[in-house]
Amino acid sequence: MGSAFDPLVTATEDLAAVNSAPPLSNLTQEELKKIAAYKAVEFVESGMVIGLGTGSTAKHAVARISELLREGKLKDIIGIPTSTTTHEQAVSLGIPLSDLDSHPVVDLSIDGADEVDPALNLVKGRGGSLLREKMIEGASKKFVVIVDESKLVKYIGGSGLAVPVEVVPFCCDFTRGKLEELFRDSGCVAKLRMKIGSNGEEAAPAVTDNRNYVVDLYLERDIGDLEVASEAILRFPGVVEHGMFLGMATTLIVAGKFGVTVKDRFG
Ligand SMILES: O=C(CO)[C@H](O)[C@H](O)COP(=O)(O)O
Repeated sequence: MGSAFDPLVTATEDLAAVNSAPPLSNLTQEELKKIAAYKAVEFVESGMVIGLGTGSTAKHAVARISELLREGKLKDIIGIPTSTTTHEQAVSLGIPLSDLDSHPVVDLSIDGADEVDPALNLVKGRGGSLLREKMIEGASKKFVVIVDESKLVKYIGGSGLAVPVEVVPFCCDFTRGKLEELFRDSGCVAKLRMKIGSNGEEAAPAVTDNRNYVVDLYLERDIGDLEVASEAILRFPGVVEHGMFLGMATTLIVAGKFGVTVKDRFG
């Protein structure tokens, strides 16, 4: 951790002091992600079963948990990784792991998000791990979402980036077309996510940890009632799950140039 970074983490150590933390205007986006992640790990207590998120923000939380385990400040933690990537990171850091079959109730999950709306609804899955994330975070008593301020949007889809949908490979273009048609009024363009080859060109469909594909929905306008949209997406037989996480986050931690804020859904 760089020297300009340490005092800010210290400054956010007391939850009560969070909203009066100093401005973070000189920090990079990566440093802001780390601050949000470290803040979230303050919610972790010894003996907990922890959902370990996926992505460039969540990886800081996983690293911090392992650091506290090594220092003896946390004990008896069991991690439930939300992707093979996080599984590999956690194994390399020596965090004891399990799964939902053995631990169906998760005390707390910590994960990043691609978009967060004012009601704490999320878009997740631009990293492709949305299904396992939704299973594990949906089984969690608490779900703490960690983002830098660039992820805050007025409405779901509002970043102009994709709302991902995991689909079965079988006739995926049929499902892609159905999804595009469903949100035609919102100016939807639905694209099958492709892997980029070493020559920089699209090589083959990107494959999730569950051996499925991802259709990315690019929306020009608000899709309206999110619960209605969710039900409509899930009604297509070729759809496995979508990346809208509605009503799931219990706490949001945002690191931005004006400091760190902690927002509780029920607070
Ligand atoms: O949903 C996810 C992966 O499926 C990630 O949490 C999301 O994409 C945010 O990632 P990052 O912290 O790298 O911006």
